[in-house]
Amino acid sequence: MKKQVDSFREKLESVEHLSWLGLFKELSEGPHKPSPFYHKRTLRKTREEVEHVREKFLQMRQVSEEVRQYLKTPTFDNWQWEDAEIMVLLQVMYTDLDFIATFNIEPEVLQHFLFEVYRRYNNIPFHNFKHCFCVTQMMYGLIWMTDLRSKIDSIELLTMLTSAVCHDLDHTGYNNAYQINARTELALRYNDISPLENHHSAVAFEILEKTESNIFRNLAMEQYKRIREGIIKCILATDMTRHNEILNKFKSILPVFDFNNKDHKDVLMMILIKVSDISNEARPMEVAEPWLDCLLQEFYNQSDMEKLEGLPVTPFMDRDKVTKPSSQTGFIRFVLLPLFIELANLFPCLEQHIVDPVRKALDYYMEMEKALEREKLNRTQNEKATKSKESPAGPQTGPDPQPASGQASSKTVTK
Ligand SMILES: Nc1nc2c(ncn2[C@@H]2O[C@@H]3COP(=O)(O)O[C@H]3[C@H]2O)c(=O)[nH]1
Ligand SMILES: [Zn+2]
Repeated sequence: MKKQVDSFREKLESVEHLSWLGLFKELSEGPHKPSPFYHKRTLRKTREEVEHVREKFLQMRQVSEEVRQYLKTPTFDNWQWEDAEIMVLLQVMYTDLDFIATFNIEPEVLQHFLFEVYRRYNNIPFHNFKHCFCVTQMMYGLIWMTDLRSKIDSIELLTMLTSAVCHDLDHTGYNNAYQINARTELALRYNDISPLENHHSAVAFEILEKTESNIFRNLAMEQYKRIREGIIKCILATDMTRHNEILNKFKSILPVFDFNNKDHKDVLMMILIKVSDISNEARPMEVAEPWLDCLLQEFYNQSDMEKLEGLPVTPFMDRDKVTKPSSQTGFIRFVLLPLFIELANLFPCLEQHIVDPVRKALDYYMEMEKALEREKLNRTQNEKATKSKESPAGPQTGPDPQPASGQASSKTVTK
């Protein structure tokens, strides 16, 4: 158990922002300053940065058959690949789903499109180009695992993959609540209605408006209309304030789900992008845990900014209230599992691929939570013991209060 606590401690300590927890490190004085990383000028990628990546991307060769197969699985490890390689992997997805041939997409246009997409994801901890890739890769995996190609048409598949690619374009690292409370340009433009998701979708179509990066340029007018409607619908569905609305709709059609019914397929597409968007915990722990560190870093930056600007502080982002395990146990229990289980009701094979790993992640974070509680309790008792030794009246003679966990208190007092 000691080993387990040490390993959790090591992980916690490795997250700079978690030193606030006060369990293992000294608290710094005064309010936390928001990271300079968040300065608006450093948010966007620099010209040098994108040019360097573009050159690398264009020089890259195709990937091996082994990687092509691995790319279809939810165990894929994004951390092994740099941005230029990720663009190649995205290209492989379009090729292996036969989109290039079916929709007559010129390779240079696809490259241009992917490069513009890469360029318009910002340098922020979580909602960045690697997140775009993970969401798209999970969507790609889901398409193969559920054999969706035999159930829905290619326009719908192209809509789903491209929605995933574009779903967080130009995210600035501050969520809708912040946008609305801070009355940002986006909130004003979109009248507080899903400002971010509306923006992501608008940026996607800005990229697609340019002929050289319009992967849909050889589509018939009717096909383009369908795809545009579908992408807007999918991207807007990623606003988590609509979570229950969409999940309840899906639950209500599940008993009579029909792959020939457009309304049913529309809801399924929204569910699939939602599942992909929040699927990190369905991945192997070595892949998922660094993502949680990134997410918390972005959360803490937002709550720091909210405190600094006197705005309402988003509770689940507050570094004074949230820890890694507390953030995950609730999210997995109340958001992830109920959503993933419903999708697995339609596609039972997903139980093994995405539901089981999420259950394991829940066990892992529950253990971490317990270990932290025990550690905190021991620490409090140690502090009390030290204080009583140091007090002029000498050590107190009364019994120590029993620890909640039932552990022997003498163990910590005598240490
Ligand atoms: N606590 C927690 N929240 C998550 C996780 N993955 C996604 N989310 C939240 O789910 C949201 C999905 O939409 P956003 O990308 O706006 O922001 C995301 C996060 O707020 C996770 O692993 N843990
Ligand atoms: Zn996302």
